[in-house]
Amino acid sequence: MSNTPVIEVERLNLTYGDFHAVRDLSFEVRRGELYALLGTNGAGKTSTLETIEGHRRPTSGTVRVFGHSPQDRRAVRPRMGVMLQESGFSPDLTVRESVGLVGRLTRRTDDVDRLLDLVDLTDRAGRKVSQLSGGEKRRLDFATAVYGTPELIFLDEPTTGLDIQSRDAVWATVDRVRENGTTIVLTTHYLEEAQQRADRIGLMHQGTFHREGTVSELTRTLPAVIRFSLPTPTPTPTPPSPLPLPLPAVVDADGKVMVETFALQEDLHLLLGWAHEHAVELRGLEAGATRLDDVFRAISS
Ligand SMILES: Nc1ncnc2c1ncn2[C@@H]1O[C@H](COP(=O)(O)OP(=O)(O)OP(=O)(O)O)[C@@H](O)[C@H]1O
Repeated sequence: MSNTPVIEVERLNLTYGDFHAVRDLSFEVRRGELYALLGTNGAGKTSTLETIEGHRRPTSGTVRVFGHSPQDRRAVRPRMGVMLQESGFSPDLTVRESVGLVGRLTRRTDDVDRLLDLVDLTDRAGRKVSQLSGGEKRRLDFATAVYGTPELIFLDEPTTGLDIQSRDAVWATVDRVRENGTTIVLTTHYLEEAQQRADRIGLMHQGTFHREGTVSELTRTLPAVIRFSLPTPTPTPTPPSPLPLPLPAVVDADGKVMVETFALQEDLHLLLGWAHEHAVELRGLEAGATRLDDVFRAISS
């Protein structure tokens, strides 16, 4: 049934010896969603993904993929594509041979030339994997995940180590793949990528969700921020005392003044009026809604 979640995780626990890496984690991923699993280092993202992918058994709790246990490889594997953090390609195979091998391993069918074109590796088809650049290898990894247009694709840090052009190229391909209704589960440390593209985000910290929701749900609970620098007064025999700001503010480690507010427009108006009246330049003025980076900082502080 199309309303059945593609992934259902219920009270998942994972332990490594005495160490409790994932605690009572529950979430669902719906059909066609791009779900980003983000978190601090060691939060338990990879352990969770490995369990959903069927590489690890839960210590307790249940995981269902397309309504099946991920251990049921025949039912689940042909329907999912996985891009791991590190590829397992043989360095001596050519790019074309490597892509072809994926078809045999996943039992999906596709046109190798179509895929090479999709990931912009057509002119590298005859090269050995060992001769590819880092970005080209990552695109080859990506080709293996999208081979046969599976219904569910896991992208584990797909753009790590890529330059901006290659990152854009990967995301353009993800967008194209999503047009078919493919469900994507993403992990990344580039928060802005998740912020721009994820339908929903699970924010993990120490084995469990710190928060889960859409980007706006996650950022809504935190104040917006106004940042600027004040010009340093030129030294004079009796330095003028600094003008009091019209709003409560703190100075961050870089010397920038930071105002946190739940009334961004009004407070910005007040601040600009004050600056105009006192002829003060607000250098590098920035104002905006809280970013995911700020949500992350709030978790770890
Ligand atoms: N095989 C293992 N044996 C023991 N501890 C492990 C094992 N694998 C992971 N851990 C520990 O479990 C915790 C979660 O690890 P995991 O790799 O799932 O986190 P992560 O969120 O993917 O981290 P990162 O963002 O740093 O890649 C970490 O503290 C890690 O040291």
